[in-house]
Amino acid sequence: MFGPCRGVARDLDTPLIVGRAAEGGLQLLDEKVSREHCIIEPAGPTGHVLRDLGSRNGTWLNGQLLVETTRLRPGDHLSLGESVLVYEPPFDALRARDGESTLVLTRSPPAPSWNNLSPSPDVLARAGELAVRAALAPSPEAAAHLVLESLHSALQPSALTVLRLGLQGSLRALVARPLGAHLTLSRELVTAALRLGRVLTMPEIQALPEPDKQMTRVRKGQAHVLCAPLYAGGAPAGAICVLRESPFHDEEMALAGALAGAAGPSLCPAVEPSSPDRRRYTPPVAESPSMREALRLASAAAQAQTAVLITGERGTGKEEIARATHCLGVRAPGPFIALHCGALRPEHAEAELFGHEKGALPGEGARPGAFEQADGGTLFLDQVGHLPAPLQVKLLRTLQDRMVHRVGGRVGVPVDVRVVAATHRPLIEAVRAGTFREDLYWRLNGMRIHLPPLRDRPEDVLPLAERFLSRLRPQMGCHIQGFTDEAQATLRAHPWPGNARQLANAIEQALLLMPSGEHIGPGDLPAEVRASKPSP
Ligand SMILES: Nc1ncnc2c1ncn2[C@@H]1O[C@H](COP(=O)(O)OP(=O)(O)OP(=O)(O)O)[C@@H](O)[C@H]1O
Repeated sequence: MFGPCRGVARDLDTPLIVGRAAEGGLQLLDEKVSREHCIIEPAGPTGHVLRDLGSRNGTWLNGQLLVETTRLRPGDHLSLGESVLVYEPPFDALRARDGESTLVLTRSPPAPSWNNLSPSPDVLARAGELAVRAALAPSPEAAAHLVLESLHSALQPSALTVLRLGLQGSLRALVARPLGAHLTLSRELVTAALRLGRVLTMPEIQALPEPDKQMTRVRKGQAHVLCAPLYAGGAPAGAICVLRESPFHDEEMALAGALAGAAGPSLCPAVEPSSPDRRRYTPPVAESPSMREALRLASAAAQAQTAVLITGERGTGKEEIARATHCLGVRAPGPFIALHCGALRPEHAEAELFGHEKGALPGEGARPGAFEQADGGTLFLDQVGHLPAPLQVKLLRTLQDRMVHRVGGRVGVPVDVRVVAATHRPLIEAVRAGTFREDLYWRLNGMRIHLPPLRDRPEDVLPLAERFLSRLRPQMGCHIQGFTDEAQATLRAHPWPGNARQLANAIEQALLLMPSGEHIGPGDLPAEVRASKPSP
């Protein structure tokens, strides 16, 4: 749930009444909610229906007033008064709002956990033997062929492919059978398997809407998909994906998991343990408890696919935290694209975000937008509250469909992007004022990270000043060692209304104007900073 009861989750094994007086159900103490507002009832083995109970203000499903009993679909959101309830699947490990992977898995019963699948001695022997043969193979492709042969004879699939995670976060087929087999798999399935470290299967997947024969069959539940994660050097490296008409049994899943586990390092030896981004990455300064908590949330968010909303005054380090959610997670090998929505020229904003086809803009060829550039990685939408209304609609649609529609384009381009948005103004006020769409707000607000102003986290001031000094030293070719005690006291005494950005500027100015010496003294700092007298 979001809103006043944020984080509350309820199982839906029995009918659940939602209302202001629904003591045995889900009670929402909100004047806009009727005493018994609506009911969610089980329907069939895994589904549920939603019914309004004659509420005064109505039940809103995905922004539409509910007029009749309606079957819920994963990801549906119900708005009642101040609260938004998101209908999610009974799939524990993904319950933490792991993006749309939850959508994928809802309609199937929970997949058996790899941990519950004890491979038989025979399976273990086969895996051990394969591990040795794969390790001796002359190339990853040759090793992949050995795995493919083994699994092909054991599972009799209609298609099988070994996917390798590329540096850009993309998945590429290392080998496939039949040759050129094109399994348009949900990226979320692979991500979920890699994150959970277990084999996942599903009878039905939310495939990309491509006119692909294999996928059409899968979508209708006439085929089944198995995905076994591959790791190399302790890092996610790819997946083995198998398509078959009949469901997979536990033993087969155990076999696929054991073979993938045994052969992973030989299949993907070239996967770098750290991406270029990660190698260059320096975590933000976080000495204060509040900044440490923000970083903790960022690294938790980095492991999930859920959208992240970062709030805080200007210059508090929102982009630093956005970068952390990218660099500390599975998307680190992919691109990090930052777009400042406040700086978009209105006439180009749509093309900047979604790209454009040739001829759509006068005199310009085709160009991918920020979404496509961020494929496989993270798109950081800074000052998201400035996004013009028509683009809010298009952004919402893109996030829902995972397809980008370029300006002037006829077909959608599939994208796999995690959006991290930031705002320095409370976005909910923009929602109340009607300038920001509520549905988009909830969509972006998957995980919230708030950064307090620098004046409320004095522990960060000196470490930040040191960080800026060491960043600027090589650029400015100077040899300043640090700050005098008096300068440190002055820095600590200043309230920094412009937050870390103002501090960075102050250090830069000091370096520019310093005549000589090894330490920055109080006299080298800008006048407004000097004016804050340290307490004796
Ligand atoms: N915790 C931190 N560690 C290291 N550098 C930081 C930290 N916080 C902020 N900075 C630096 O301060 C400057 C401003 O930070 P940043 O751009 O992330 O702020 P912001 O909140 O995104 O600002 P805006 O709201 O104006 O977009 C940048 O140079 C950034 O690298």
